[in-house]
Amino acid sequence: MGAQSHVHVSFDSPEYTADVNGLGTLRILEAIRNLDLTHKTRFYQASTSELYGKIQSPQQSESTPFYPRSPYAVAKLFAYWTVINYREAYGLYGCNGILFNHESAMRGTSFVTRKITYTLSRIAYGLIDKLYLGNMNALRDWGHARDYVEMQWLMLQQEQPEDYVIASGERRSVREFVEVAAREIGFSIEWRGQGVDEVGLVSEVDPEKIGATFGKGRFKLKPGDEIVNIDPYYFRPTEVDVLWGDASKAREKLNWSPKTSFLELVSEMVAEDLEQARKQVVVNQYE
Ligand SMILES: C[C@H]1O[C@H](OP(=O)(O)OP(=O)(O)OC[C@H]2O[C@@H](n3cnc4c(=O)[nH]c(N)nc43)[C@H](O)[C@@H]2O)[C@@H](O)[C@@H](O)C1=O
Repeated sequence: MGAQSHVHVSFDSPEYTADVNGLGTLRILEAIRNLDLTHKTRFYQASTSELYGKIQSPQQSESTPFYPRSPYAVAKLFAYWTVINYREAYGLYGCNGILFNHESAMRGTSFVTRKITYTLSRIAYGLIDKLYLGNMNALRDWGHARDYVEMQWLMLQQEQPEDYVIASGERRSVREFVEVAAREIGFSIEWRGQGVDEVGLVSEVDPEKIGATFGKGRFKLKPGDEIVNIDPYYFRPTEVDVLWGDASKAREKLNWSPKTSFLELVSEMVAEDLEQARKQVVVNQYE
């Protein structure tokens, strides 16, 4: 499952991304074949909802046509078809798990969900001033990585290898993710302006929640503080505006459904990042 997994980075390093994500998959499959391990191996390919890119159907399932929109997605398309080819040509047990965005507190901070929970937590403790984002209108189908790993394991336990979509079936905007994360910390956000001039301001603070989470004087925000700005640096040359998965096949064939709700996911990520920010404040006192 090793890859160059950042879509934006793939525009800056397309050749590296194609080498690792596309040819990397082929190299592993060739190693399996050359070592005569084809019939002893079960191979999982970390495929992706990015294959749907410029979506050809409002909700995407295993039968939705692909339209990749980044070097990352094009490389992943090569890997997807290579697995199918090895399955058909050599009888390899290989599966493509077409995973929609899956997140957790372990997500890198350059991906939007963790960037939001990490940065807002630090803003609340006064460690950082602002959260800079790109396209806040993008819609994603976000689930918890823990649930998706269970499904990866499940698809490798079946008699026949098949490809599966893994998704929550819910779609939310980046803007909504910011709002929910802020509420989890204890304040609400009001949006003003449009396009690159849009800003997010603290509108209300929930004293009960703040009191329970932060020590006296440690919560640094007040209504009117401007904490979210747009930075066009984060726009992509070609954006995937919306992804929304249909995991009916996984539900029907493997009896799988996600256990963690969107709110639980955000809440878990915020709790982890608030704790990290709190520790950072303590460390800073002794520096
Ligand atoms: C399934 C798929 O999931 C992931 O790919 P991704 O969807 O590109 O994930 P992301 O968190 O980088 O962006 C999500 C959306 O959020 C928008 N967005 C706005 N502002 C910022 C921003 O400031 N940073 C980032 N990173 N994105 C931003 C951005 O433009 C995009 O529309 C990878 O795991 C990938 O490996 C994979 O396979």
